[in-house]
Amino acid sequence: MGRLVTVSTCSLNQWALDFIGNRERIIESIRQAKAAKSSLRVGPELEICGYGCLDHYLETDTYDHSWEQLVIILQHPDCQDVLLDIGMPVEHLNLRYNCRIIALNGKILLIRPKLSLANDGNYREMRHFSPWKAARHVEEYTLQNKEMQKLQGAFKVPIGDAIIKTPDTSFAAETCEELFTPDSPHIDLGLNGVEIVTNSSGSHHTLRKLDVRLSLILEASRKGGGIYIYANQQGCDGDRLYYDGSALICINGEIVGQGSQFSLTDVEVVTATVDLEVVRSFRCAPSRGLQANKAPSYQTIETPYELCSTESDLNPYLAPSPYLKPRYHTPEEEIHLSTGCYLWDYLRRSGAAGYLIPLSGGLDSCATATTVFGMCRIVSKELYAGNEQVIADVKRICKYSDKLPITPKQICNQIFHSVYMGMSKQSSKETRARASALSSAIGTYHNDIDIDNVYEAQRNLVVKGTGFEPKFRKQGAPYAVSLALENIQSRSRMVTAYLFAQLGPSIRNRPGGGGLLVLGSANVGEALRGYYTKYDCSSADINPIGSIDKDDLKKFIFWCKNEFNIPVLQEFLDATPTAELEPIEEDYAQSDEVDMGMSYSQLSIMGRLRKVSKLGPYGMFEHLVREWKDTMTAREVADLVKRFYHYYAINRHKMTILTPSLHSNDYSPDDNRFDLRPFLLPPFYQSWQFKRIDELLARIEKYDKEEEKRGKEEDSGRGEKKREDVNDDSEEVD
Ligand SMILES: Nc1ncnc2c1ncn2[C@@H]1O[C@H](COP(=O)(O)OP(=O)(O)OC[C@H]2O[C@@H]([n+]3cccc(C(=O)O)c3)[C@H](O)[C@@H]2O)[C@@H](O)[C@H]1O
Ligand SMILES: Nc1ncnc2c1ncn2[C@@H]1O[C@H](COP(=O)(O)OP(=O)(O)OP(=O)(O)O)[C@@H](O)[C@H]1O
Ligand SMILES: NC(=O)CC[C@H](N)C(=O)O
Repeated sequence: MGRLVTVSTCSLNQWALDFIGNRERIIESIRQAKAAKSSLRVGPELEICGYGCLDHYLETDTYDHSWEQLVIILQHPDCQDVLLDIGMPVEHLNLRYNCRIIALNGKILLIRPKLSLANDGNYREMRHFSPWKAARHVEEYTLQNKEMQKLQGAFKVPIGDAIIKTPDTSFAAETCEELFTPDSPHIDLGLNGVEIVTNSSGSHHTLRKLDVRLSLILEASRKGGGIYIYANQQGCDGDRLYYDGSALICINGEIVGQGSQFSLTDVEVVTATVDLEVVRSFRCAPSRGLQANKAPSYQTIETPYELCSTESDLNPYLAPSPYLKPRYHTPEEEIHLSTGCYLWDYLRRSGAAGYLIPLSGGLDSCATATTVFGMCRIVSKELYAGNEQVIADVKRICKYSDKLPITPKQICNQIFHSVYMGMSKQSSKETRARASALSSAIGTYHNDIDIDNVYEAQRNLVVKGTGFEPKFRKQGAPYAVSLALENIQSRSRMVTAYLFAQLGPSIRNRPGGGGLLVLGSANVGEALRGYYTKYDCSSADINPIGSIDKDDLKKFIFWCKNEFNIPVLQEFLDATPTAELEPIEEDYAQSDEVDMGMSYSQLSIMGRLRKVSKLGPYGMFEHLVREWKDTMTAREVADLVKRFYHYYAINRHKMTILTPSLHSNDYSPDDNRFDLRPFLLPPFYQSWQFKRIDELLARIEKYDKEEEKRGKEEDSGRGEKKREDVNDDSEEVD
C-alpha cells in the first residue's frame, strides 16, 4: 500500500516592510493548506518582511519585527497541527542570515540559513547577509525574543543545515539560489534518503525565464528521485521586479501541481498528494546506492509528527495527484501579464488615482498605453470572477461612478488619462489622429492640446534676454542650437504631463481628488544609444516597457492587435518611428533610425551582446564581423560598432535619471539597480579599444583581398582548366 503525503506550497503577493499584510497573507495560506488537508506548508523566501527589503536588511528593526510576526503566526489557532516552513531574516552572533524557520505547534524545530546567496544581476544578498558557515554544520541559536522563548519553553534552538526526521519520512529545505548552483544541497540530501525537499524563493520574472527555472526544478527530482516543493513570491513588492510565482510540486521529475505565473490573487495555494513509495522504488538503483553510501552525512532533528496522510487509512479512494504537463506563456503573453499585474500592484499600493500617458502617436507610448489597457483586461476578468480583493481595490480607486466599472474600457476610462501635446509645425496630423484613435479604442480620458505657447515663451526668454535667435539645423543653425530648440519641446511636455497628472482627477471632479502617476515609454534601444532628452516627457514615475527592446515590443503590439481586437494598432506598427521635434517640410521629416545612424533591430542585437554576452567594443566587432558577414562589409560593421559605443559612452550619464522601469529582460541597461557602469566614460574615438578594432579590421581587409585574389586566380585557373578540358573534349570529339 502506498504512503500518501499531502503537501502545500504557495505564491504570496508580499510587500517589503508590510509586516501586518505579509503576516495575514501567510496565515491565510496556512489556513488554505490545512483546509486542503496538508501536513506541510511551504512559503516564499523572506516572506515575513517581504523579499525585496534591500538596505532595510541593514536595520535591526527588520529582524525584530520579523520575530514579532513569527510569534503571532506560531500562536495563531489556525496555524497548529501542520509543519511550517516560513522565511525570515535572522541575526545570530552579530551576523545576519537569510533563513527558513521550520516549526510545528508553536515550537521551532530548526532555523535553516541559506548557504549560497544570490548576488548577481538584481540580487545583492551578500550586501545584507552572510552565507551559512558550512554545509551540514549545525549549532545553537539563542532566542532573543522573550515571547518566542516563552512559546518555545526554552531559549535555545538548533540553527544550521540539517534534516527533519519524522517517523514516516524526512524532509529538508534549500533556498532559491541553491537550486541554481552546480553543487545544490538537494543532491546530497537525496542521497541521504531525504524524500521531500522544499525550495523557498524570491525569484523574479524575465521574459522566457520560466523554462530555465522549471528545468532546474524538474531535474532536481528527476535524477535522484524525490519530491520537490517550490514556493515563490508573486507581484511587485516595492521595486522594479515582478516576482512570478509559479509554485510547483513535483515528484521524480514529473509535475503534480503548478500555480499561476502572473495573477492578481494575493494568496495562491497549490496542493498535491504524493506517494512516497514511488520515490522509494525509483531510488532503488545500484548506481545510486553506491553514491549514497559515500554521501556526507547530516545531523537530523526528530519530531514525532507524521507527514503521511491518515486519510489514506480512512479513505481507500484517496489517490496521488495525476501528472501534469508544464504550462508556459508565449513571450507576448508574458509581456501582457507581467506588465498588467505589476502596474496593478503599483497603482493599488501607491494610493494614486490612476495613470497618465503622454501619448505621441508613436509606437513606444502606444505600447505603454496598451500595457495599461492589458491591466484593465486582467482586472475586469477578476471582477467577473468575483475576486474580493480586486473588487475592493477597484471600488477604492474608481470613484467616478457608484456603479462598479466592469468592462476593460469602463475601467480604463476611470483610471487612465492620455494627453497629446502637439506643436503646429512639428506634429503631423497622422500622429495626432493615431493618438486619438488609440485613446477611443481603449477608452482613456484623452486631452489633445498644443504647446506652441509654452515653447514660444521659452524660446523668447533667450531672444528677449540675449538677442540671440536660435534656429533649427534645417534653417542653417548648428546642430547644438537646433537640439536646444528640440529639447524645449520635450522638456515642456514633461512639465505639462505632470501638471495634467496632478490636475486630471480634479478637472473631472473625482470625489476626494488625487493625482495620477505619469507613465514613461523609453525603450531599451533609445536608452542605450542615448536617443532621448534628459528630463523629457519619458522621465516619468514608472515605465512598464523600459527594459523591452523595439523588436519584442513590435511582436507584443502585433499580438495585442489580434488578441485584444484593436485594429488601429497596425497603424502604429506601420508608422516610421519619429520624434517630431523638428518642423516638418515637404521634403523632410525627422526619422529616429536616420538620426541614430543605426536601426532598432541592430540596436537590439548590440544591446544583447553588450549586456548578456558581456562584450566590449572589440569583442562585439569580432563577433558581429562573423555574424553579419553576408550582409555587411567588415568596415561597415566596424563603423557601426564604433558609432554604437561612442554614443553609448557619451550618453551614459542620461541613464542616471532614467525612469524606473519594470525589469523584464537580462539585456536591460538600467543603471540604477541592474547594469552598473560609470556615467562619465571616455568618448571612445581615439581610444585604445577602437585602435584595436582598426588593427583587426586591417587584418580582415588584407585577408579579404588575398581571398579575392585567390578566388580570381582559382576562377581563371578553372577557366584555363575548362578551356583545356574543352580542348581535350574537342580533340576527343574530333
Ligand atoms: N558627461 C556628462 N555628464 C553629465 N551630464 C552631461 C554630460 N554631458 C552632457 N550632459 C548634460 O546632458 C544634457 C544634454 O542632454 P539632452 O538634454 O538629453 O540633449 P541631447 O542628447 O543633446 O539631445 C537629445 C537627443 O534626443 C533625441 N530625441 C529623440 C527622440 C525623442 C526625444 C524626446 O525628447 O522626445 C529626443 C533628440 O533628437 C536629440 O538627438 C545637458 O543637460 C548636459 O549638461
Ligand atoms: N506630441 C506628443 N504628445 C504627447 N507625448 C509625446 C509627444 N511627443 C513625444 N511624446 C512623449 O515622449 C516620448 C518619447 O518620444 P519618442 O518619439 O521617443 O517615442 P514615441 O513617439 O512613443 O515612439 P517612436 O519612438 O516609435 O516614435 C513618447 O513616448 C511620448 O510619451
Ligand atoms: N532569491 C534568489 O536566490 C534568486 C536567485 C536566482 N538566481 C533567481 O533568479 O531566481
